[in-house]
Amino acid sequence: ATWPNHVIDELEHLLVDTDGFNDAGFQKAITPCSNYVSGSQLLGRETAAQWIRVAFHDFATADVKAGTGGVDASIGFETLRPENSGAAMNDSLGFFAPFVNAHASTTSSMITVADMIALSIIMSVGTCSNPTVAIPLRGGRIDATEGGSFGVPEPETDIETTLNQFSLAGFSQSDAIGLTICGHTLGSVHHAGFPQVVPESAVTPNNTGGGIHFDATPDVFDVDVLNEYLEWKGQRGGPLVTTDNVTVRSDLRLYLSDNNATLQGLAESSSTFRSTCASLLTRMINTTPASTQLTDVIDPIEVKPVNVSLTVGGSGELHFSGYIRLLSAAFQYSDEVVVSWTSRAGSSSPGFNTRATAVANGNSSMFGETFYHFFNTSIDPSAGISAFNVTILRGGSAPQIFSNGGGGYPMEDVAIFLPHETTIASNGSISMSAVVLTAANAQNVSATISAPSPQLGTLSPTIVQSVVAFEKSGTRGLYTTYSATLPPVSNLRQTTLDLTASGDRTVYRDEFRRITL
Ligand code: HEM
Repeated sequence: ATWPNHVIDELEHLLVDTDGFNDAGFQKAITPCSNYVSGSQLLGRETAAQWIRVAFHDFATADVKAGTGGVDASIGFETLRPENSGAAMNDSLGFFAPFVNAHASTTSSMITVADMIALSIIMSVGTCSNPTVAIPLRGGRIDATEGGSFGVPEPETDIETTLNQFSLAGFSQSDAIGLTICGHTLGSVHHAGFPQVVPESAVTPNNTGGGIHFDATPDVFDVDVLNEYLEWKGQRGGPLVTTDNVTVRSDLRLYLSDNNATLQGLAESSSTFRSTCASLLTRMINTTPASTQLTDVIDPIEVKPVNVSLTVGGSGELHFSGYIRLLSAAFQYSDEVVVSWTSRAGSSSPGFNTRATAVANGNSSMFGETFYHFFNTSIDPSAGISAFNVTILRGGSAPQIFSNGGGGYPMEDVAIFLPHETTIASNGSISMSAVVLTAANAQNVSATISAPSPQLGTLSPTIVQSVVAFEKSGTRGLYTTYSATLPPVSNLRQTTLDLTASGDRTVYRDEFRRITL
């Protein structure tokens, strides 16, 4: 994908930037894997395991022939159903909610909760396997606006009904067995939520939710659950195998439904277990309603512009600044980075370049280190900028030039939103500023605001869009300034704006800008 691709850039940020500078903050919830982010550590709950269970429950009611259900965040509307009992659903959706935003002027192109459900499983499985189980991330899932079908298998469900439900979702008997044991390598069954499976005696002062693990390593995504079951040692597969209440031995019924043949095959080696789990879980998160168009696989971006933007100062001076993020898989901290650009009219000059200096390190739990190179330079406003390239220099090697697939990384220098000038009044109302090149003769300057907003029946926000007109407020050198005010929003950090200025012949757009820094 060429830059900017807002869905991909945002999802990649959540996936890759997990510690240190520019940490997206998503993965911290499962660091370490035993962490519980939604309450007391004494409850015996584990966020990484909850995320996997949520994805399963969202997926489980898919009907692939009918093209309905699958990973579409309908689970948010279904949390009161007995089949979705337990804390995992609302804990997870409550954690995901502040990350939701829109990237463009259509709600189908937003970073959806359904994409986050997929992302969360990739992070859990990757991080808790240290990272030996890699599931590819694709975006583009669309959030449902209401609950879907019933039918998530429960501990009481008979084996025919369970296998039939998996089959509707496109999973054969051995797929169903494999997927379940892959899921049940993390976490626990809790007395709170499943008293019919786990007796009250499991509740202790350090385990107040009364969780009993599926295996001896509930915070490691590994083959232990399978070995303990087949060798009948340790947790012997966990409470859904061993509970005294025969009716709710759903894992045992499932595993025995082909006389353990699937599990014996999976136990061949830990790498067979890992690769089978990766493939089954990939199929699970990519099971979506027929109308969904998933993006290509989102790989970590080796050279990525981060917060690259233009601003116009009080006297009309044009500043160009931002970071170039490099990944340690391909680069070193000591590599030098040069940003060079072409003017508004498309001409280049040896003078149109600046050094980006390494200023900070981040870390990715799965993809190594990230190196941030910062640049901040002035550009002659009459010449302007239309695109930039990035050159990486290392002593003894030929320079590597990154030009965004050939056309350069585009910059909009005619219509520019100025988020650092946004102010919030005490009543929450928002004042915003933008500039438009006076020579563009803009007739109409307006912005589409995309604000994550609460919706009835689920903890997941939806994107509500509104259009606000910008009014002329003065001049700064070659630019005309514009301002607009907006009523309070519920999530300032994730409210974004697409600025449009209609000139004589062209419409200029500054898209997917957060309204405040
Ligand atoms: C017949 C199918 C299944 C049944 C009846 C079933 C049932 C259950 C039950 C009753 C719990 C306990 C939840 C709690 O106490 O909070 C649980 C936990 C869990 N399940 Fe399943 N499950 C099934 C299949 C799956 C599948 C296919 C996956 C994922 C691929 C999965 C992932 C998990 C995880 C990760 C946990 C631990 C959650 C935690 O620790 O909070 N399950 N399951």
